[in-house]
Amino acid sequence: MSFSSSTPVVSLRDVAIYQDVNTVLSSVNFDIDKGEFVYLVGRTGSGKSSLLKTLYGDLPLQTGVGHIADFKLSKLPRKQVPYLRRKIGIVFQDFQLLFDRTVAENLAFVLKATGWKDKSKRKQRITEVLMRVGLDAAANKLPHQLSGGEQQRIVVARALLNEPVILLADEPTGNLDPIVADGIMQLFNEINNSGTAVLMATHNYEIINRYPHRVLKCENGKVLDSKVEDFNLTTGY
Ligand SMILES: Nc1ncnc2c1ncn2[C@@H]1O[C@H](COP(=O)(O)OP(=O)(O)OP(=O)(O)O)[C@@H](O)[C@H]1O
Repeated sequence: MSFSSSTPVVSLRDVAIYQDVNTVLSSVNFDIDKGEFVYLVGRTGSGKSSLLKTLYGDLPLQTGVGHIADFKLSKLPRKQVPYLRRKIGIVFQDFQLLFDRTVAENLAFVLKATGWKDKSKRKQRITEVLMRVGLDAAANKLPHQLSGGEQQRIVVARALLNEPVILLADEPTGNLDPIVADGIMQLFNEINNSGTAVLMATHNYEIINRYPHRVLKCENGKVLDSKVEDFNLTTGY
């Protein structure tokens, strides 16, 4: 099946991104197609998180034109943000699991907040996403009874609850040992192979070399795109 003729999942045209009065990135232009896997790299402070935050409606888009999952990012009303977030899965340090609730309760919390009223449907969906990440036995555990890698899998399961068209992930392998990180990458690749686009910020070049995909690089206030130009991945590190 070819996705080339369909609307991209993400589209940014002449976008600038600010933090306070500072311009973090300018002249940002790229699309992400349905089912694409894209890495986002760049030095600390180069703007990766700011770019991802713009895409999930946490930083308002003030300059340029942006779309994600059929939502227009400029002048996006605050009350639209929860609807936008149902269409995208977020794997971010800022979105931790609730540590006083079981895994199933964590997932049910999100489903209830996103309009799933039927308890048996919620239960079924929770079982499905836990199977998907290989942790169906963990439903009744508390997060602290799981390893760091297992907790990250639950975060990924939570991001999948509403069948997002794209997963946005900020350093999802950050605090994990190499073998566990590799397992998380395999999970991301499986999710991607079933049609979900992925935009993943990472500092881990071993992972990029092992699982090569298109790369966007934040550098000197711009976003370079491996699809458009050759650049040395490791320059500046
Ligand atoms: N909440 C904020 N308020 C003001 N400035 C911020 C805020 N968050 C980030 N910045 C600044 O914006 C710039 C880009 O930061 P950002 O977090 O997007 O970079 P990053 O590439 O994600 O870095 P890292 O790899 O460390 O996560 C930096 O100069 C940072 O200091």
